Amino acid sequence: MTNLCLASASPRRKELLQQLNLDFTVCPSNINEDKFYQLPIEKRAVELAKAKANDVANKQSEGLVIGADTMVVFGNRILEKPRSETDAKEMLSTLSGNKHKVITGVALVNASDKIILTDRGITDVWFRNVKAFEIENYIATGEPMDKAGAYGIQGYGSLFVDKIYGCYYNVVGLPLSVLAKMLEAFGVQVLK
Ligand SMILES: Cc1cn([C@H]2C[C@H](O)[C@@H](COP(=O)(O)OP(=O)(O)OP(=O)(O)O)O2)c(=O)[nH]c1=O
Repeated sequence: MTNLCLASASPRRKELLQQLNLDFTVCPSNINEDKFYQLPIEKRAVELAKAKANDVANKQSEGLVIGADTMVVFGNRILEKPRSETDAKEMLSTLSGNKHKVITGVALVNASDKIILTDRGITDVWFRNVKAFEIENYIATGEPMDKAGAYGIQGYGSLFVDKIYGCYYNVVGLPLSVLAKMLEAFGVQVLK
């Protein structure tokens, strides 16, 4: 049985991985994300996922380590986790009435030989027009503050989403079908 480790502090990622009934431990990474800001948008999520997984894999002698990074992309702008409520308000106003992309980079590292696989999920998300008072009330719930783009599709944020094109789980933080394919490549079958 391969030891699996989720290199993430995200409670959403933990819940999503639990859905697959795999035994795993959680070991959050500790990386400095600053240098990744120079990377082009399309590379950043995968490179961050790789860095998170490698950081944890380098402290282990065996097992498979999963890293992931979720970004909300509007045009050529990346909406990170909001730094303040004002920031969250600005992000939600930007997303209102518009389409954006959610990109989740995933990396899987075999700690014993440091072989690494990467992939990513991309989902288009359409927000309806959200009124200013709804944004205020949403921010008051506290839900936006630890989430990329200042919303959680799995929570009250669902009220703003008209439709999506692509994987739902990718938006929440871990594209499960993409991950399962990567696990298989390392010999871990989810459905046995
Ligand atoms: C868009 C969106 C993001 N999110 C969350 C998923 C991620 O936890 C977070 C994006 O931040 P990340 O930097 O990807 O992850 P994290 O800092 O929470 O955890 P770690 O780096 O330790 O793995 O936004 C939702 O929960 N729902 C959503 O609809």
